[in-house]
Amino acid sequence: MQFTLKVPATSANLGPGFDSIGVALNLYLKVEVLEESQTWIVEHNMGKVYHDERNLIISTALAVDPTITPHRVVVESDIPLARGLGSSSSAIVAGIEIANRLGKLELTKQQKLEIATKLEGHPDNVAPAIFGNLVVSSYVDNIVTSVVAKLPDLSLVAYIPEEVLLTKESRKVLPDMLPFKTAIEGSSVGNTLVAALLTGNLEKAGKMIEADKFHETYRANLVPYLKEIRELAHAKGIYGTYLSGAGPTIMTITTKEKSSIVKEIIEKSFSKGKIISLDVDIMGIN
Ligand SMILES: Nc1ncnc2c1ncn2[C@@H]1O[C@H](COP(=O)(O)OP(=O)(O)OP(=O)(O)O)[C@@H](O)[C@H]1O
Ligand SMILES: N[C@@H](CCO)C(=O)O
Repeated sequence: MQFTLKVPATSANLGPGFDSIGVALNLYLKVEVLEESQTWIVEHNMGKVYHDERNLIISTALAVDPTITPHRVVVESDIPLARGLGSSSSAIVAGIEIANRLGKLELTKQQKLEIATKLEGHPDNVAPAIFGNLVVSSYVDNIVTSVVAKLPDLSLVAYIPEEVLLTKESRKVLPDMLPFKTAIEGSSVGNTLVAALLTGNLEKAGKMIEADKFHETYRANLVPYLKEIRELAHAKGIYGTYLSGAGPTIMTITTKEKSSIVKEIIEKSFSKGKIISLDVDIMGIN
């Protein structure tokens, strides 16, 4: 059996939605599963990533169904590795789909979400990679509950630094406990963000995106450009800049009209790294 898969990049957290909220983006991981072979062969030009069954896509597929036969697989990806744009989630979601098709498992989307969340540890990237659009999820006592929602017409401007930041490293700086009052404030900010996004109030959404209490403060030293880009945007009256996933990418959610201003101000101050305007992917894996 031969087939092709396309999985979108994702941006998690949107400020206060730590480990819960994510949005699918129009950068893609493309995987072609070709002829059967003696062993798994993964052809790609992504640098330091395995070419055999240790590749995250294949190890995920084998974890889901160890009986599937080896194939030659060609991978192409626009999603930069370890930059906070959901590269590992895209690989995990692709691996689950490979097992689903080769093993004829007939998994439902909810089952795929449950497997992906267990493997990734949180649903914020894997859920939009599966469903597309904005997805708000909870993962409590091993139960994943997700709601998919359409976003108003908007644009996302990403500043992608040259250096990598592994999620594992970026989570090490987070506290084990939060004071009750801070947790209540953090959750109220997250609730208000979701209501603002769902009612199309981008102005309030932008303010709530920047009011996170859960992770950005602790990660500030790892990503000094978050504060810098936020201040540059504020000087133009633009709110809505956050740390994408575990970083180091900095994302600004803004209107289509204002996205070129955001791009310009970042370009003027940062000569290294990439600055790109992105749209929301509405399909998820297909
Ligand atoms: N297409 C892929 N094929 C194989 N392995 C991959 C692929 N994409 C990512 N990985 C693995 O995942 C690692 C990056 O995962 P990590 O969770 O640190 O970052 P991320 O998923 O890009 O960022 P974030 O979770 O913050 O959005 C890479 O170093 C690589 O080992
Ligand atoms: N919510 C996760 C996303 C990256 O996997 C984090 O910020 O660590």
